[in-house]
Amino acid sequence: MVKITVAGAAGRMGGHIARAVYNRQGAELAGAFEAPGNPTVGKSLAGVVGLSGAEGVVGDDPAEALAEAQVLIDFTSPASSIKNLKLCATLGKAAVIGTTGLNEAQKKTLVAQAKKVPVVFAPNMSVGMNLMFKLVAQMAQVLGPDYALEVLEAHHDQKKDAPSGTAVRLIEELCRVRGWNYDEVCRHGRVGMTGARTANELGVSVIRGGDIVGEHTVYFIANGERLELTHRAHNRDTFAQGAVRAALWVVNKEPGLYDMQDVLGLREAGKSEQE
Ligand SMILES: NC(=O)C1=CN([C@@H]2O[C@H](COP(=O)(O)OP(=O)(O)OC[C@H]3O[C@@H](n4cnc5c(N)ncnc54)[C@H](O)[C@@H]3O)[C@@H](O)[C@H]2O)C=CC1
Ligand SMILES: O=C(O)C1=N[C@H](C(=O)O)C[C@H](O)C1
Repeated sequence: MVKITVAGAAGRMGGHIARAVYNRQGAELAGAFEAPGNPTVGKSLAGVVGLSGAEGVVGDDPAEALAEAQVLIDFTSPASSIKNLKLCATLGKAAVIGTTGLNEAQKKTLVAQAKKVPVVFAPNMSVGMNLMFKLVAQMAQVLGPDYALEVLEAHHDQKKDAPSGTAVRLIEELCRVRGWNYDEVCRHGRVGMTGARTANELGVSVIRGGDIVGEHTVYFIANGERLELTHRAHNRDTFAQGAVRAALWVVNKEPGLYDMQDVLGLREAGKSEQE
């Protein structure tokens, strides 16, 4: 049994993750915690995440919630994920981090902590999207520079970061193929007298509203035709199942920074996440 603690148990993802852990063969829910002051702290985990058989309460002390655990799954906020990862590194626990919107300093800290414990860090834990990361790179390669690249993402109205972590990753894949610098080519939400589109730009558009779980489209547009590759998440279970799969995979790995591409066996031979 792999013992897993869930951070942010009362969040949109937290409940799905706790239920996915509880229901997964080979996994055991070892604890759950929330931000100090969250109204669910001290309440029964069973009630908070809707699991009648679950024992214990939602804590607000990460060290206590991690005491019995081998792996932390954390979908919270950038600052909280970094704080929790530092604790995991001190305690010798593996971690799966799905939080998006980390700044450069936070990413550096994450890389440093992953030298001490094994960490899976990925902006999207769904199988379909991880295949799409590979497919868009192949499509950009085959279609070549005559095809304009545009990325559109849509999410619920509570999402805090934009563009989504998944969109950022899609753009990074496209830039890698084109030999582009991300910051130089991205055109975020064009407005005003923008002039004609140039060959060296990548348009990025963001939609927010209602309860959209997560949708991403990459457009490859030429004169005479266009291709559109879209991924639509129907529910958050698709991410939660991926996170639990990552936790079961990472538990006995050597310290290092891993990605869902590693978990799913999609990474090209010879390449590591650190590259
Ligand atoms: N990698 C992936 O597949 C996915 C990633 N995400 C990302 O996961 C993150 C969370 O998303 P949501 O669940 O929608 O957000 P949310 O706001 O619904 O949930 C976050 C939870 O974390 C809790 N939290 C904040 N600070 C904490 C702390 N110090 N300790 C413990 N808990 C703390 C909050 O109280 C909240 O309940 C976002 O960055 C989002 O982009 C979301 C879906 C899929
Ligand atoms: O905040 C969300 O909801 C999601 N965030 C991730 C992202 O930023 O890419 C993944 C998914 O699209 C849902």
